[in-house]
Amino acid sequence: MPFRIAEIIKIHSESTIAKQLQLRLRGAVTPVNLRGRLVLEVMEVSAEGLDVVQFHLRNSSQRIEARGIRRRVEAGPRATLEQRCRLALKEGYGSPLVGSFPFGDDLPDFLYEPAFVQRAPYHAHTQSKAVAPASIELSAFVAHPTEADFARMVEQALDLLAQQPGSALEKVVLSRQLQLFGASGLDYDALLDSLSQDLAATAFRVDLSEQGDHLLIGATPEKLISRKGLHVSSLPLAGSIPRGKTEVEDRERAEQLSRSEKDSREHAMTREFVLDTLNPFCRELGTQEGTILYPTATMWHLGTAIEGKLKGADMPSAAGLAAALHPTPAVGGFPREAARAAIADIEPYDRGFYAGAIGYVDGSGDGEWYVSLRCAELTDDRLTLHAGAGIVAGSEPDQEVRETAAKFRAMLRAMGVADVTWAGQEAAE
Ligand SMILES: C=C(O[C@@H]1C=C(C(=O)O)C=C[C@H]1O)C(=O)O
Repeated sequence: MPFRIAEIIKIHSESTIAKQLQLRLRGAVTPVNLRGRLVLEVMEVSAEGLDVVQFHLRNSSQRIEARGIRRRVEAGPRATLEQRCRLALKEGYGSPLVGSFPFGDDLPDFLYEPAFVQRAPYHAHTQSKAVAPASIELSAFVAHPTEADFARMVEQALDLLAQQPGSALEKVVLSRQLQLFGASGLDYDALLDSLSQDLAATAFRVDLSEQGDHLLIGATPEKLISRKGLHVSSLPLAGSIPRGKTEVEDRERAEQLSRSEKDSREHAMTREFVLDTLNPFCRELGTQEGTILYPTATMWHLGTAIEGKLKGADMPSAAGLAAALHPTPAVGGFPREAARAAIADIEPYDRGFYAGAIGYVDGSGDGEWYVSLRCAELTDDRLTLHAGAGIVAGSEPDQEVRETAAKFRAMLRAMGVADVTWAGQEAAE
């Protein structure tokens, strides 16, 4: 069997070998239709390499899966993302590039051309019912920083905002973590299935190393940018409140959010920033519906659907636009540099890939990038869950503790840990 997995560009198939596979082989006639026995051999060969590195995006409209690495994109900082992607696409084999970039602009990203890419419409009802990947006690999680310390961090941010009225700093997003040790053996496929149940979010799993000891998994409600031809769209979210437990309470919460002057100010900074950043690239740009209430399974958000038409095909690709937008005030703050400096001063850790982005870009510049939120990063055997909240003048420390506690619940519920008693829960209710 002469075919090595590195030579397979695309396979359109579910795992059953009864189905005919369509393979495009480098240097061979394409596509090649293979009969049962040969297919079996290819599947056996492929099983090894294709299990190693995974990339999944799933939402109400589609499902993208990539496996194996055909070629890495040279890692680098955000400023060169577009250029490195263009080069990799030019020298590549025709597949889109997939991967993730971290929050910090100078930290290396992880992007590659996969060996195998499959895209299909996503039908949630065909998914098996969510299975909790393991039974984990909430007491196994270590809060870093503690809730009391996070409240103090918010006060520190409020002091900074007060010292610099109206100019240097108007908003800063602060985050905190829950860490779980001994997490390398969790069933991350089951966790992804479980996360995929929230159709208001895009569930993702992105492996960040070839050794299988580093991955990012979550379900984000926030689309940073998508590009298809000349059409671009973005769904910035900012301004949040936890969902209520009863229908009445839920509706009250939504109304409270839509009336909140503080949240609408917080949201406006993000919306205007996204419009201003996209404007130079677009000949048409706007928001059709204005600001809306956007519900996920655990949170209400203020959101604005932004749509635009690029000036031409030579405008930046989806990856270039993502790099230009990142970090929006939804995850950084405003103005950008002052917010970045405040985060570096106040947060006691580096955010890693949390609040960066995951996505893909293809040779025509089309692609989609989502903000890496409501997620966890596995590093060796430590799983770190992250949640953040925007702080503006008028924010209240206790409320920000509650908001971040509620944002953890997207991951905790999917892990089968929700609805247990824990220190943050009283505050979260
Ligand atoms: C920072 C997070 O979420 C972001 C912050 C929001 C806010 O402050 O209201 C809302 C949505 C997200 O843009 C997070 O989930 O960790």
